[in-house]
Amino acid sequence: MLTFPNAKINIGLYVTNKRPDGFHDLLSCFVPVPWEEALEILPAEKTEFFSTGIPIPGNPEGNLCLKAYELLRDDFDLPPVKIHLHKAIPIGAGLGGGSADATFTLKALNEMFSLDISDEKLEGYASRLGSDCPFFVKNSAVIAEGTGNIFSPIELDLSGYTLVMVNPGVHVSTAVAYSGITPKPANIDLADFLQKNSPEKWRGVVRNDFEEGVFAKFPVIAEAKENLYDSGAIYAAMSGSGATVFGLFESGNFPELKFPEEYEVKSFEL
Ligand SMILES: C[C@@](CO)(OP(=O)(O)O)[C@H](O)COP(=O)(O)OP(=O)(O)OC[C@H]1O[C@@H](n2ccc(N)nc2=O)[C@H](O)[C@@H]1O
Ligand SMILES: Nc1ncnc2c1ncn2[C@@H]1O[C@H](COP(=O)(O)OP(=O)(O)O)[C@@H](O)[C@H]1O
Repeated sequence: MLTFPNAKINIGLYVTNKRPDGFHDLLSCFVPVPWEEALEILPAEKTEFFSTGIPIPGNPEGNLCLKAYELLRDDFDLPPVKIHLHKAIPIGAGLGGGSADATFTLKALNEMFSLDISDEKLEGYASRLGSDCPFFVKNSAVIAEGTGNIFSPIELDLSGYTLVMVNPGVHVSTAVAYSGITPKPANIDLADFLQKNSPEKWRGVVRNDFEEGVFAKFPVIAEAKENLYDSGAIYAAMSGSGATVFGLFESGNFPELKFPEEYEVKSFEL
């Protein structure tokens, strides 16, 4: 089976509480975006994983795709499989690429072997693989709370905008980014605000709590965000714990963007 795990962005990200287990509660709007990679799973004699495309740090045995397979194999009678991931979403980029791979593996195995696992149960398995993983089960825009595992659907109409995503290539560790934060209650009803106000009203209001600490450590990320605003973005922000920044532009009013050659820049009509 061939599937195409996609990235996500966070529109607004408020780290509201540090929990006794060391993890943090957050409030964020998670939105799927069509920056995709390819994941193929086939029945095989022996279970193996290999990847092509962007090199993945760590050894293949630790890959989230294999972890997802092993998690289901503990509970179901799964035959061996060969997993090929063609990695195209930058890693450690605030785009949830590894998390999407894990969850798309769960979903593919569920379908291939008719395991009949409900979305709610899949979200439970996914949450054991990573905080961002449950979102990719339904993979539609939501307001997320808890550790990123409690969802309410949100109607977000971004048609007519172009989304530009810029990855400056620096790697931000999620754990380090969280450790630099002092949690505080969100000063916004994010769902209400995003649904009542178009992106023209978001600048200066819809915040990502990670930006302050991450920008101080990696000024190139702050510069990339400023560059998007200077180029006419209606709203720009960092996604997740970085390093990717995104900008929303009016589709008919799209300037020529100037970023260093080594930056990865993608744009999508929404
Ligand atoms: C910040 C967010 C926002 O969407 O995204 P990314 O920047 O990673 O894309 C997520 O909360 C990241 O989720 P994810 O990348 O899956 O994190 P995990 O692998 O579960 O955890 C990595 C580390 O981050 C910290 N962590 C993660 C999630 C959370 N709610 N509280 C935390 O404190 C913990 O120190 C944990 O050990
Ligand atoms: N399939 C995978 N793709 C990307 N990273 C993976 C994968 N499996 C395990 N990892 C590990 O997860 C970490 C990054 O996960 P990822 O979700 O891409 O980060 P982020 O959400 O911050 O962009 C890396 O340190 C990498 O070693």
